[in-house]
Amino acid sequence: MNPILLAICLALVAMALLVVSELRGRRPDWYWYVTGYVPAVIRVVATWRKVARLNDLAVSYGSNRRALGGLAVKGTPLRLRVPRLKGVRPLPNGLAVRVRLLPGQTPLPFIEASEAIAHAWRMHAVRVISPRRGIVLISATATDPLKDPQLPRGTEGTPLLSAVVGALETGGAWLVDFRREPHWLVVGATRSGKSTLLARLVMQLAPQPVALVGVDCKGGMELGLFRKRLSALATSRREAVTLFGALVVEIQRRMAVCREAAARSIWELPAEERPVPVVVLVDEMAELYLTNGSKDDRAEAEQCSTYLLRLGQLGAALGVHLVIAGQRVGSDLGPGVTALRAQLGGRICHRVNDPGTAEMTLGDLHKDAVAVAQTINAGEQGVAVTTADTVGWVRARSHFTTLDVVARMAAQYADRTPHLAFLDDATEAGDLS
Ligand SMILES: Nc1ncnc2c1ncn2[C@@H]1O[C@H](COP(=O)(O)OP(=O)(O)OP(=O)(O)O)[C@@H](O)[C@H]1O
Repeated sequence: MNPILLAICLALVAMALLVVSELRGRRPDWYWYVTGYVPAVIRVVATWRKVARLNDLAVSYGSNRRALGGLAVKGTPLRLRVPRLKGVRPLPNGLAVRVRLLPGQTPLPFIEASEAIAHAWRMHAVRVISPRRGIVLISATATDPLKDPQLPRGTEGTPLLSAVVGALETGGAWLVDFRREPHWLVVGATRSGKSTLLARLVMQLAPQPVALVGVDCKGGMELGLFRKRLSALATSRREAVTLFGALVVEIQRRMAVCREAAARSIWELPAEERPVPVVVLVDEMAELYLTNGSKDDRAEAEQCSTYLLRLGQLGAALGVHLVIAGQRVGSDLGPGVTALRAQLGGRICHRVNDPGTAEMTLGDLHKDAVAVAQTINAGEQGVAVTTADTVGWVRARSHFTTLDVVARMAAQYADRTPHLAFLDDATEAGDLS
């Protein structure tokens, strides 16, 4: 071979390798499209018939009974029909395949076969959903995107009352959007990543025209770090009762304003008349419910529970939003907890210590997500199962931001902290920090 041609070929190969290794580090999605996607599609198409047959995803419309020498014999039908793949499309870290179900089939066997499909296609995980009747969508991810999640591009400048808190397993941004889902329940064992998530929420909401209010009955040790950007902070249940009570009165005032203006929510009011949205962050809900058994203590907990429930029921349209975090959630905390949970449509379940908490957090909405939440291990801090609008639920990981950084950011936006006049009386009377 001509030595010049050889040198050019070698240089081209070296350049290609360099580009690929750069892509791997900087644009993992492109790296996947260039190196992994095509072989994966070939594997999917080549193995589909076998996978379908072995996992009872194929059907036969012939009888499985035959007459052999005058005897009726029952066996496995030979002519199996395999449901058709309706096209494969790339995802940033995997692929998605639509399958048209055959008459008589349901999505359940496909969901149960997820693990087998993941092995056959050599994928990290497979998720099966049914976006519409007669169709299942199989989404496969090639590697665990939550090992080292990168914040997706183009997530700067999120809309009002929404916060990018991390990355989804599907490669998209993990968005907590209070306009779409007004109230959230955040659960996780100790050191599972709850405070980091709350901090991330504060960080994202700090620049927005939103009042942040903290309830941290652990003496304000966690939320106190962001005090400069909080419009109020309650550090005991007594203070929380005062705060919630004032918010309930404010909600009633807002209701009257909306009624007067024939508006069904504050968002239908003219911008200049619209009251500021309030996001109430509660760290450790159990502190609000547990009592020492004394009459006064029980009455205080009941009052607190009633106010919270009212905020949950009425706050959504009136711009009062709840984020309730806790290590565990169960009906043993008090009868108000289950009723409150029904109001908290957004759910985030980190690693939990008891199956009951995972069930309580996700089970009423998505039974299949409970088992997934229980597989999160102690090394996966920040990983959670969260509710998501189009796919029901999804695994996600919060973006790790140190508390120092968030505290600095809270101080930087201190001048944007709205003054909540309806809390003045309580603050002046010393009932609120
Ligand atoms: N998204 C994340 N990515 C990587 N590491 C994380 C993430 N979130 C949390 N961690 C790690 O886990 C540690 C504990 O997190 P965090 O304090 O948020 O947990 P927690 O659930 O609030 O615990 P506690 O209930 O004890 O306050 C953090 O110091 C950090 O090292």
